[in-house]
Amino acid sequence: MTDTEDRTATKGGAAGRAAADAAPELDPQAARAALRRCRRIIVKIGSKSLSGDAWDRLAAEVAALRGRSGRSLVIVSSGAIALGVAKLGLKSRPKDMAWLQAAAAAGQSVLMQRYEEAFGKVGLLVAQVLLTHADLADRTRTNNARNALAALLEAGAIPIINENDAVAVEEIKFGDNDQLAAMVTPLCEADLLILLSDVEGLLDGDGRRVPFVRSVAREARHLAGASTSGVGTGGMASKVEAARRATLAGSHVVIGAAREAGIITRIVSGEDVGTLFAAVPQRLSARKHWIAYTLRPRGAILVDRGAAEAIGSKNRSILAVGVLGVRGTFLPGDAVAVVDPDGTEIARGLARMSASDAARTARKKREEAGDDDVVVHRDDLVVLPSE
Ligand SMILES: Nc1ncnc2c1ncn2[C@@H]1O[C@H](COP(=O)(O)OP(=O)(O)O)[C@@H](O)[C@H]1O
Ligand SMILES: N[C@@H](CCC(=O)OP(=O)(O)O)C(=O)O
Repeated sequence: MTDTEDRTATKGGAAGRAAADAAPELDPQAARAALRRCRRIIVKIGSKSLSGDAWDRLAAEVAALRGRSGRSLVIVSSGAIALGVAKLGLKSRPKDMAWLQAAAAAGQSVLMQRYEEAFGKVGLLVAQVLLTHADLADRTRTNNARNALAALLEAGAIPIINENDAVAVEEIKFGDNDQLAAMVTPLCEADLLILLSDVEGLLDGDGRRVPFVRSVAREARHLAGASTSGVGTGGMASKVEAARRATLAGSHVVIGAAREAGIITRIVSGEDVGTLFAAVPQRLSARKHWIAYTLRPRGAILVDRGAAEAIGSKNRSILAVGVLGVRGTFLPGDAVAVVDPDGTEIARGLARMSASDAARTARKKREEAGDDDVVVHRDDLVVLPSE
């Protein structure tokens, strides 16, 4: 990612601007109306929803929406493992990693075949993009993926993204495709992410749809619980977290039911369906979003109250004098968590020095005053929202 991209991104895309104009993050009607103006749409569809005529219905909707007023669509599709389990004649989803990977490899080609057939019938080209978390944690590979996706959209093709499960073991996995979709959102500069599942949205304790979420912490997280279903891997908790992260990238997010007729069209028309999370008006640049929500911290920097305040409210760098200690073994350029004296993670950033250098310099600074050393520069630092 270049500095230019960083600066451009902070100005906000269609969703960011719409959000700032009408404050849809506070007003459900304005937020629904803003969906009509969305132009780059990511549709994530879960394993549970991919059976029967699901591909044909998806193809019909994408064909109807695409190209109209400059709209483009990207699909993040699960389903490889479920299809592979059936193809290999396994009784249930395997637990063993190599067998899961085998199922994904066997199923991914069937998955793409389904997309080829269904989208081909309505005259659309599809293209397979397989990613691992290690790809998106690498700046060069991230840029390559961004350029390839942009070229595919320019060529009029529909990218179908999935995790490259055959090579992804635990430490380089996204976790699930909801998180993959949230990470791809800033990469595609999407202004709307639609998470399609087997439920009509986030449901409350009485099983009623929650139409609009203002605050994930107050209104959504407790409802989603720590659910993980048998077929998919994410559950509602993962969708809610993915929604939170994508809204911070300036995208609106709707969780909706894949089985509902014309669901994508209805969402994009501003109808009151599914659960809407409105884009935050002050969105993070793609680079800062990448630092905070794609990279995984290699360690932590424990800061004193003065430093916590300086980075929180004054947009300052973290200087060695405010560092109380470090955890982990990070190197310069690695992602680190920034933790305040209460043990709360308040920020994430890229370290300017290794863990051992940071610990040594901080010790020295506490003993003798002098010019200060930057441990995390403010350009590489993202203060996390309090919720
Ligand atoms: N509060 C909630 N509202 C709606 N669904 C919930 C809630 N809590 C847990 N869930 C579960 O989340 C599931 C959807 O997530 P998941 O299994 O990952 O689906 P997918 O394969 O579509 O990604 C639903 O089938 C439901 O059982
Ligand atoms: N990459 C996996 C998807 C795993 C996953 O996140 O599934 P889901 O929760 O159904 O979206 C597959 O293709 O089976």
